Amino acid sequence: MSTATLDALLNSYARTGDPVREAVAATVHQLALAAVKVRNVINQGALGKAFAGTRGANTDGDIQKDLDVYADDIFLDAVRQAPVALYASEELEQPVLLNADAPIAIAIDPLDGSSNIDTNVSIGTIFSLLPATGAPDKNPAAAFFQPGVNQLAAGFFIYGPQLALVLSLGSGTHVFVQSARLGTFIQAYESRIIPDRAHEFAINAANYRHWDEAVRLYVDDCMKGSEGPRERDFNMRWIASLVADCYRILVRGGVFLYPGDKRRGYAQGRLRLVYEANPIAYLIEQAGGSATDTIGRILEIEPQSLHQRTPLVFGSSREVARIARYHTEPSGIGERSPLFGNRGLFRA
Ligand SMILES: O=P(O)(O)OC[C@H]1O[C@](O)(COP(=O)(O)O)[C@@H](O)[C@@H]1O
Ligand SMILES: [Mg+2]
Ligand SMILES: [Mg+2]
Repeated sequence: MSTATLDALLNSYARTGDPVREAVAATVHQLALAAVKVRNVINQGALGKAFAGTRGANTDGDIQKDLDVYADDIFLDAVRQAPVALYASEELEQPVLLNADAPIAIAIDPLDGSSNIDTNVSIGTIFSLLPATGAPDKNPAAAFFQPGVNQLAAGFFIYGPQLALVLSLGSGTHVFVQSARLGTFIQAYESRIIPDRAHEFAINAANYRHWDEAVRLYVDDCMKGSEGPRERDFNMRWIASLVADCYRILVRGGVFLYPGDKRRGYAQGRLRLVYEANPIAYLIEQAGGSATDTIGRILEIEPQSLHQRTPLVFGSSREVARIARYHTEPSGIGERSPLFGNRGLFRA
């Protein structure tokens, strides 16, 4: 029996002879080689001083760790070997022009979940492949101002107990695990389908006092469990690695929220549209789930700048739609019985 591998999927995808598909397949192949290099460095015990060390701040003011910068260098080197016109990264203010005639632009979060590096919790790399529209040599950033529906492919690597790749080439969301024995990525699951009902929610509850009323009401109602308007119990998770929270939702359902809040600089939440929310939304939709900025579809947002943030809600479709109604119907009308009022469990 033949084993389903990443290379087999890429070959079958590129078989049409379409040069853009060939470019996508070649790029994903190079990214997979780069991810193995990053994983090997992590495994060499670089988690302590050297790689959790800090450098300065990136474009968004986040502290850059050595591993953020190292991963960025590795992935930039990798895509130099692929037909890629432009490379935009969380770690670089402006995109890098590579081969102006190539058909692909890549946006990447080279190291997602940086705050977890020194705690040995799963971290990852998120990428989005777009058509290299416009004139890459004259206005490099313009190619990244396309809505996420235009993505040709998207995915993430997760450096966890296993090195896994979650990938969509526009037809389903596939999960591969790297096999050291076989030296390649092997299919771990058939294309994922997220259950449309959620039993688990993920949010950083420490920000409760900063949220707006709709988010508080939603979380309050989940917390009340079987004694509240939802009439069933919920579990809660927050890994603080978008890739790890997304992987869990792809495997067993649930919902993730990083809403905007009242902290300075957090009106649009924390996550970046072009290289975090868009690729995650693409993977989630391809797995039958939904992704919004609490109300509107993430993939339809026209980016205005490379590093812009967006509130992000994704996961099981019914739950994502319910969260939108908490925002559009005052006090979550229609979702809540008057019996339960507005007094939240988190409130004194
Ligand atoms: O620490 P917080 O505010 O809970 O934020 C956690 C979120 O921030 C992120 O770490 C942001 O990504 P980076 O590590 O790439 O900056 C996400 O992976 C995660 O979901
Ligand atoms: Mg990130
Ligand atoms: Mg990052």
